[in-house]
Amino acid sequence: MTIPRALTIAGSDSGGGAGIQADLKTFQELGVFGMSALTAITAQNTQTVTGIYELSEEAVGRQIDAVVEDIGVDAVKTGMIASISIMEVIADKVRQHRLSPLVIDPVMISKSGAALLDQPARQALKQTLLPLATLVTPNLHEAEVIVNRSLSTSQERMDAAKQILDMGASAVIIKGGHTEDEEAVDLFYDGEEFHTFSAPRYHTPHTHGTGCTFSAALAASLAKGESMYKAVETAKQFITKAISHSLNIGKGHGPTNHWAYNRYSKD
Ligand SMILES: Nc1ncnc2c1ncn2[C@@H]1O[C@H](COP(=O)(O)OP(=O)(O)O)[C@@H](O)[C@H]1O
Ligand SMILES: Cc1ncc(COP(=O)(O)O)c(N)n1
Repeated sequence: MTIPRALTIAGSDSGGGAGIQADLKTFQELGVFGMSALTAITAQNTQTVTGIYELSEEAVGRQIDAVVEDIGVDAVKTGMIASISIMEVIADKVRQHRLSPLVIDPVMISKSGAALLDQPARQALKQTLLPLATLVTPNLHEAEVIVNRSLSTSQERMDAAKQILDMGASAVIIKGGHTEDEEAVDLFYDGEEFHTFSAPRYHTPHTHGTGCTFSAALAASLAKGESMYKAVETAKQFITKAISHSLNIGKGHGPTNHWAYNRYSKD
C-alpha cells in the first residue's frame, strides 16, 4: 500500500486552530501522512496575535530539502509566508524539487487582524508564487488584493478568476466565506469551466482557521490522487462539517472542528 504524503509550508499558530497545526490535523483526519516546513512562529490565540517570529531563509529551505530528499511528497500547500525573502526560497525549492501539485493559500491577514504577509510580499506573490500554483485559494479580500480592485458581483469574481489564471496559476478557487450571502459559495475556475461549490452558511463566530483547513484538505485529497474537481468537493465537505461543529474554545474566534468530518458523518 502506498502512503499518501503531504507537506505544509506555513506558520505555526500556538493556539492550534490555524496554520501548521490546522494543516496537520486535517491531513491526519483525511488519512494522509503530514509533514511541515515552518516559515514563522506566531504567538497567537483565538483573540489576537501577540508575536510573529520569522524563521531564516536557510531554516525554511532546509526543512523542505529534508523531507523531500528522504520521505517524498505527493502534494504541497503553502499558508502564511511572512515575507518576500521566504517566498523566494519557497519558489526556488518548488522549482528545484519540482514540487507538485502545489496548493497556494495566499494568507495575508489573520481573522484577528494581524498582518501575516508583509505589504511588498502581497504584490510579489503575483510574480513569484502564483505562476507555480496548481490551485490558488484566495478569500474575497485576497482576490481583491491580487487583482487590485473590488469584487462585489459574481461577474467581477469570474473576471478576476480569469485574470489570476493569466498570472500563471493553473486553477483558482475564490472562496465565499466573507460575503453576506445565505450560502457560502466558492467559485472555481481551471481555464475551461467555472464551477460553484455551495454549502449553507453557519452563523458562528468560531471560524478561526477556515482557510488553512480548506486548503489543507485540498492538498490531502490531491495527495491521495483525487482529481482537482473531486478534491474541491471533498475539501468543501470537510470544511463545512468543521464549521458546523466548530469549537467554543477561548474567548474570541474559536477554531473549526477537525474531527467533525469523520465523527459526525451522518448529520
Ligand atoms: N460561516 C461559514 N459557513 C459555511 N462555510 C463557510 C463559512 N465561512 C467560511 N466558509 C467556507 O470555508 C472555506 C474557507 O473560506 P474563507 O473563510 O473565506 O477563507 P479564509 O479563512 O481564507 O478567510 C470556504 O469554503 C468558505 O466558503
Ligand atoms: C499561522 C497562521 N496561519 C494562518 C492564519 C489564518 O487563519 P485565520 O484567517 O482563520 O486567522 C493564522 N491566523 N495563523
